[in-house]
Amino acid sequence: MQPDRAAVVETPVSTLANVRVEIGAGRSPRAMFGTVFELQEATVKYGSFTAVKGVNMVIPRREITALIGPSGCGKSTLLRAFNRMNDLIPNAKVEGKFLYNGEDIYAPDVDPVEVRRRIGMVFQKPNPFPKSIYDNVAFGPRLNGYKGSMDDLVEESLRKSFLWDEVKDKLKESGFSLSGGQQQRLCIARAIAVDPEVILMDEPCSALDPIATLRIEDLMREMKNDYTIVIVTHNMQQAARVSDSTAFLTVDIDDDKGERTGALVEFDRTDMIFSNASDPRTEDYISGRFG
Ligand SMILES: Nc1ncnc2c1ncn2[C@@H]1O[C@H](COP(=O)(O)OP(=O)(O)OP(=O)(O)O)[C@@H](O)[C@H]1O
Repeated sequence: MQPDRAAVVETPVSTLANVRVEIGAGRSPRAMFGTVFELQEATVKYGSFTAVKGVNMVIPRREITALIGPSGCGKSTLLRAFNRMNDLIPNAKVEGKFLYNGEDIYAPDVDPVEVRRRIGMVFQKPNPFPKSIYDNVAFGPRLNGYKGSMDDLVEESLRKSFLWDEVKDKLKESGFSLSGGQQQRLCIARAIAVDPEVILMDEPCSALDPIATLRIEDLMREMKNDYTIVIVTHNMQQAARVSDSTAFLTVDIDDDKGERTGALVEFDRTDMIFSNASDPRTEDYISGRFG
């Protein structure tokens, strides 16, 4: 079985040793959990094009943080930089700092594979492997040499992703035999199975119907007991419903240079963003006046 994540903070990513620090008792949960990520002047370029520039923000631990903003402002680009997915794009370059538990994930001694195990990702379109439901979940742990009971781990991961009751009698069937919403929950189970600390979600509900969307949102609320979630969403109601903090990004347009660069406008608790935004651009966007 997996360790009790409620008692775990600070997991340096430059070592596989999994140093775990017990949290002292008696403090309030939010104060205890602190910050999992800190971005300092985070900038991502594709070749000479700066997609998003100078982002400073923190990601609170075991909360849901939403990234919102108009098309092209760099939400997905920024999200992918949180677990070095942009490394896989040949001309992508990251500047500034992405500090994960205080450690720069772009430092030379950091293994990007380990970064992606600690910081998992769920994509817009459900993308199960062409394998059985069981093997979709077992794939990552097998790859990592998981030594415990695989049956227990698969069941636990499927339970945590609210899918177990629907699939427990057909674990050998293909992941593709499931509905879109079930496939997305299978992808979440697959992400959970390798024991990550953070789960990045890039518009995880945009391919789903409203009922399947609400199930994923319920799941996300439950998941934040164990995980930190960062979600990109175009759906303002979804950001307001599920997230604790919201970052609003926009596109700064320089007509003289012909450049369009994504930038963070405002980062705050979600209720403040939606009821009392401090920047008029945020209010215009969430009230539908632009974007
Ligand atoms: N692989 C890439 N190579 C070059 N430019 C890219 C690449 N991926 C994204 N871009 C550009 O970077 C900018 C930000 O794109 P990104 O997809 O991050 O924005 P977004 O806010 O997530 O948009 P959307 O809401 O439409 O998904 C856009 O101008 C986009 O064209």
